[in-house]
Amino acid sequence: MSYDLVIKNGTIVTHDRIFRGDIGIKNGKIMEVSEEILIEGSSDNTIDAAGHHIIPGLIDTHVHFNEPGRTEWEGILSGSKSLAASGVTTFFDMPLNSNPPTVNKSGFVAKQEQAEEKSVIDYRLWGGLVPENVSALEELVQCGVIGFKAFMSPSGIDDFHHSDDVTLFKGMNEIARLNSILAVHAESTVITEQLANQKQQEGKITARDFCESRPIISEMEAVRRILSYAEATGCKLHIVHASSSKVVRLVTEAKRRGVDVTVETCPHYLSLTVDDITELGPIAKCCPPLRDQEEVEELWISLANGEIDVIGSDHSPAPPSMKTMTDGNIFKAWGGISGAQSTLSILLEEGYWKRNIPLQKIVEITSTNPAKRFGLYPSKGTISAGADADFSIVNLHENFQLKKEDLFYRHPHSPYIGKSFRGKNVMALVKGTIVFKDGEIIPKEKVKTN
Ligand SMILES: NC(=O)N[C@H]1NC(=O)NC1=O
Ligand SMILES: [Zn+2]
Ligand SMILES: [Zn+2]
Repeated sequence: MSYDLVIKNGTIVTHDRIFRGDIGIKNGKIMEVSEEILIEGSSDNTIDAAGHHIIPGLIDTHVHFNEPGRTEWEGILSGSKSLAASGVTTFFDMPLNSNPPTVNKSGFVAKQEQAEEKSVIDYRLWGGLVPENVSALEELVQCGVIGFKAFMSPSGIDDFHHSDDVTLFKGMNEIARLNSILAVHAESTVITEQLANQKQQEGKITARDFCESRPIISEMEAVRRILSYAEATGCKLHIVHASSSKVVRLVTEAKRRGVDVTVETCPHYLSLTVDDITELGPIAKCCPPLRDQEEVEELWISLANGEIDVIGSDHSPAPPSMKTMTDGNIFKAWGGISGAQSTLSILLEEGYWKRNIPLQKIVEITSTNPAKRFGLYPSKGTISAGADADFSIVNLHENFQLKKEDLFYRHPHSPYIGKSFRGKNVMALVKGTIVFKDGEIIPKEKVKTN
């Protein structure tokens, strides 16, 4: 059999296997994975991956690219380039921070047009659940949303309202009927608003004050409440950005009771602490906030135990003017970390190298589980015949220090600038096409393998 492309001599990693092999690709799909593929004639292009690991392209389930409407904050082109550069081959864009938000068909179509034109990788779109749109959920499912996203506390964006309990309950009944899934930002409005007001009235406006104003108990309260709605409605539930293993444990217990629920955490909760936001300021501000080192270590234990299903970057960028300190008050800065380009680096440096997290586990939480949870498996999330030819080719031994110039973001700020990492995505392929190689994005029209 003749292929469009053969990747030879690499170490292939899936969620359950690690082995040396060749991969034959035709029409964007994996046709064959075997010990050795003999090249017939000269028509086969080859990539020699000797010394490198080939993993299923990462699926970033949680990004805010802000286009259309707030493209000056990021954009689908710059955002998707940053993902390609780091081995992510599919992203799910959140329904908010873009304007119009993705809360009805016209909002969906407006974003899809931009994404079709501009994304350098594969993508899907989240729909939103807001108090105003329960009747539009069905048309969004028909549009092909990957699921719905709701906030239990204010989102920071005026055009995307958070859901009160009645909206959540009604919405979840509807989403269950539509056999879709609800992803939830779970923090308690009551607790976070009261504490934030109190802190600021008392003039307590440091990074630590901000973190203390959104305590773990506020996440736990919201998670318990939304789990009870999931139990009552039968709605599939996904908790995004759990900042603590205490939150993860609530999900584990619910799974044991038979609730159809999964949980995501983000690279920043696995690598940064309150000390980092104290030092870096608003660049490291996010909601829920960073926790202490003990929590970081506990979260790694939860991850190693298989209690964390998915890693999403929650890339939520904003212009530098919104990520600086105003009046010495960190409460006023934008909450959101630019991290889309660093997920794999953090998991390799902090997980694989420092904490012995197996590569298969990293593949599972960055690709296989997201694909399974959101209905893309086995087209995505694995390396086997029939799947999309989406890969990250990784050099585990390449050391680098992240520089501002390396970032593809519209606004190249990141809490990880200056940090050293071991392990790098050296090439990314989407449906058999190289999209990133040797530090550069390959423009669509110039794709060649050799
Ligand atoms: N609107 C928005 O992107 N909010 C995100 N930022 C953040 O730090 N947490 C979020 O939910
Ligand atoms: Zn959120
Ligand atoms: Zn988010």
